[in-house]
Amino acid sequence: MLLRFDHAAVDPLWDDLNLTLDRGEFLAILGPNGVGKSTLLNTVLGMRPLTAGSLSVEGKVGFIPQQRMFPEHLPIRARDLVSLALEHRLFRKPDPKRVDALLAQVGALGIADHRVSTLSGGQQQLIRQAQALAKDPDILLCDEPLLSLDVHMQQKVVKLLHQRCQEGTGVVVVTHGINPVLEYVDKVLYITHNGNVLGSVDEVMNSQTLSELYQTEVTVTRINGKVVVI
Ligand SMILES: Nc1ncnc2c1ncn2[C@@H]1O[C@H](COP(=O)(O)OP(=O)(O)OP(=O)(O)O)[C@@H](O)[C@H]1O
Repeated sequence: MLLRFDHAAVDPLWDDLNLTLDRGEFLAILGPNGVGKSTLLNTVLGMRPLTAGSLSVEGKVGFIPQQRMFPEHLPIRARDLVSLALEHRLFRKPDPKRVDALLAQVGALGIADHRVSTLSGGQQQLIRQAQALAKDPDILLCDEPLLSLDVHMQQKVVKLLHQRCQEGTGVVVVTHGINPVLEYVDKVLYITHNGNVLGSVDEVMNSQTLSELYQTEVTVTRINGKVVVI
């Protein structure tokens, strides 16, 4: 077991959260703005304490933060940032081939020598992904990893996350849209100001469950296999 929340709470955001994550599992976390999804990731990172209950974390944690631009005048190339994320030994820099492999994995080899501050928001997001993968994490936390990415790049990133799952990593994705990850999600945690529900996509993303969570009538339907919430 990589992660375990037992009756966990961060007052006043959410409480009575019960959740486990095993190796190779893909968890999507959904919910309205400001409900505390990023805060939940921060508890795993040890940056935010629980106010009740318990949390155990096993293994190395990688983190892809919600998009934030790198400082405007940062005089560092993309490949240097990824290299810095790899393990350094005295007088021995990380193998450049390893850096290239990480950049290639996220589709960013072509921008390896660009200064990060000159990259677009989406390109900077790819560099953050390569940094997160550098530590070969057991748990990969992703906060809106598809933001600012075009459809092609979104698909590439989702496939990469799925591949990590198949290799045994537990993947946690905070997202406002379930559809890009629908195919690969094992379970969904839906948090609202009225409580939270954990289950399979079908158990959570249905009219009855979301209506109860939002305490108002919500219709969930499928169009061409995609989940549409009205
Ligand atoms: N460092 C902080 N100090 C105080 N309050 C914070 C801090 N970070 C977040 N908050 C507040 O905690 C609440 C939850 O924020 P959080 O970012 O976890 O929500 P979220 O569900 O991820 O939202 P979104 O979907 O908009 O990204 C918000 O009301 C936010 O203003």
